[in-house]
Amino acid sequence: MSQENMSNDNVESATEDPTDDDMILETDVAAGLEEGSETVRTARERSIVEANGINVWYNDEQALQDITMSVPENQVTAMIGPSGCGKSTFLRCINRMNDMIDAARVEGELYLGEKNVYDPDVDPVALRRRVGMVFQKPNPFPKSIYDNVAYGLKIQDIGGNHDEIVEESLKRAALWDEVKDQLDESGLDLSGGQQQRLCIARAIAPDPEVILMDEPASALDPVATSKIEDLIDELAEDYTVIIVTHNMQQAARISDKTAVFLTGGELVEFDDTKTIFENPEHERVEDYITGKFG
Ligand SMILES: Nc1ncnc2c1ncn2[C@@H]1O[C@H](COP(=O)(O)OP(=O)(O)OP(=O)(O)O)[C@@H](O)[C@H]1O
Repeated sequence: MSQENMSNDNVESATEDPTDDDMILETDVAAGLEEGSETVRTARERSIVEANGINVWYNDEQALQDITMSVPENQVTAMIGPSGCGKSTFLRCINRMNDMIDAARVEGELYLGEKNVYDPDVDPVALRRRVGMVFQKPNPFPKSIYDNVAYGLKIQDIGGNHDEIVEESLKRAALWDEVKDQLDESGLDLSGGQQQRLCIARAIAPDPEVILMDEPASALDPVATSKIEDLIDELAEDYTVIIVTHNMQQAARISDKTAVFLTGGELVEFDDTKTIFENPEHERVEDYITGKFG
């Protein structure tokens, strides 16, 4: 797990880096609590992303309202909700991609481990090494497969044996066997599903702690989608995955936790995925899940 400090001053400083334990807040979260279940358990989950009163505006239009939530480490958290409710906006708050949108203004605190990523001393580039991102449309660079995966290592000046890191990243992205004999060929010549797995390999090569995925399978056919879903499940053993999806069945299949955003940029409910889909607390969430609107 990457441990570098995000501040401009200390990006290169290994000695002052906090330990993994320092980086992660520990919070009590009741998980898997089922009434009448023989195995009611209260797990101590470690949260890795903590949003505290996040509000976002695009010019005068408010896109997110007072979002407070704790995303647990090494789990898959899905964000669902109707179009325009702010899911992608929230995802972009976590790695400060909204900084690149002139109209966007973010208020509130968002902690990655112990550090508020909106503190003035945080370098967004260093932050994005800790928080990788995969987009809806596969977007490999017009470069070789090898160079696509090694890209982040080069621009972020990450040391180590790049050949080994590229191989390991492609293996983790379940693509190595398909491309190991064509690493010098263009990433653009791969199929759509392979391109998306290449983008996942590119995202994990710098060894981030969190991987953000914005509808990563929506442009893919069912077979390619299924491969991505299997991959997300495996990635959650080593990484925290936060995924925006329009596909409720997909959220139900692959996520441990689900956050339901509704129109107006409100986070209405956030709970274990099973609870959200089988016994949601809010009527509006039930209406959305059952297809009464949205
Ligand atoms: N770059 C932008 N400039 C201005 N307004 C924006 C911008 N991006 C998003 N918005 C607005 O912010 C609101 C939330 O958009 P966002 O894309 O975060 O929602 P979403 O839930 O991810 O939607 P979808 O499911 O359709 O992708 C919408 O009203 C949208 O029009």
